[in-house]
Amino acid sequence: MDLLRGVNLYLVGMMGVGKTTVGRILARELNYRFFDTDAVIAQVANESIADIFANQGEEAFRELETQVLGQLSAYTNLVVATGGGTILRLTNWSYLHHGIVVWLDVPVDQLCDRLREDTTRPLLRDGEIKSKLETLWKQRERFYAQADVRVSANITETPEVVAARAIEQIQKVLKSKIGNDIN
Ligand SMILES: Nc1ncnc2c1ncn2[C@@H]1O[C@H](COP(=O)(O)OP(=O)(O)O)[C@@H](O)[C@H]1O
Ligand SMILES: O=C(O)C1=C[C@@H](OP(=O)(O)O)[C@@H](O)[C@H](O)C1
Ligand SMILES: [Mg+2]
Repeated sequence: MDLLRGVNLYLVGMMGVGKTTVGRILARELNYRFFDTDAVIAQVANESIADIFANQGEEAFRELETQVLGQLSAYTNLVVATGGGTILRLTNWSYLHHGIVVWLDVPVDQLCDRLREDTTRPLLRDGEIKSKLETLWKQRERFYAQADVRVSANITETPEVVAARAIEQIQKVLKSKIGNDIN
């Protein structure tokens, strides 16, 4: 599919919405390469995300996240799954806006069920997952809303269904943007 003509796609959204899972499918559909910023960070740091948080702290992780995003955005034909907190830094938006930013939006209460047993996300460790996610959501919602395309999804939907909806929504937004530019 030649929908984006090489322009990168960046997936943003809360932890657990499916950025990594859906991103992989989208890359296949678009004939793009797939990168997950967390996976690249873990590779360059030679440490898991949880260990980076534990040993170097969140600020150091955010610094690596910005560096990796910056490096990836020098390429074209990529689907990039970002981490849930990427949208917090203004500098990161200067990279995200090189491409189309797609927000995967799943209700927070549904994410709790998905992430309850997860041990890989340091921000959800120790304590009540629901209140942690709700606090993050309150801080972040307005940043996710800056995306070019919003894709609402439900926990009962398969990643394939969500990916198909993402493509539909992207097509719609691109069409209306072209229309507006001509008029
Ligand atoms: N549509 C879906 N249906 C069922 N499980 C999903 C779906 N999307 C993601 N998952 C599962 O939920 C968890 C979080 O997904 P992930 O892609 O890692 O989210 P993110 O990258 O946004 O944090 C993973 O275990 C993944 O397999
Ligand atoms: O929301 C966040 O701040 C984070 C989300 C994680 O990525 P996912 O959104 O892919 O889980 C990972 O980057 C890190 O644990 C921090
Ligand atoms: Mg992920």
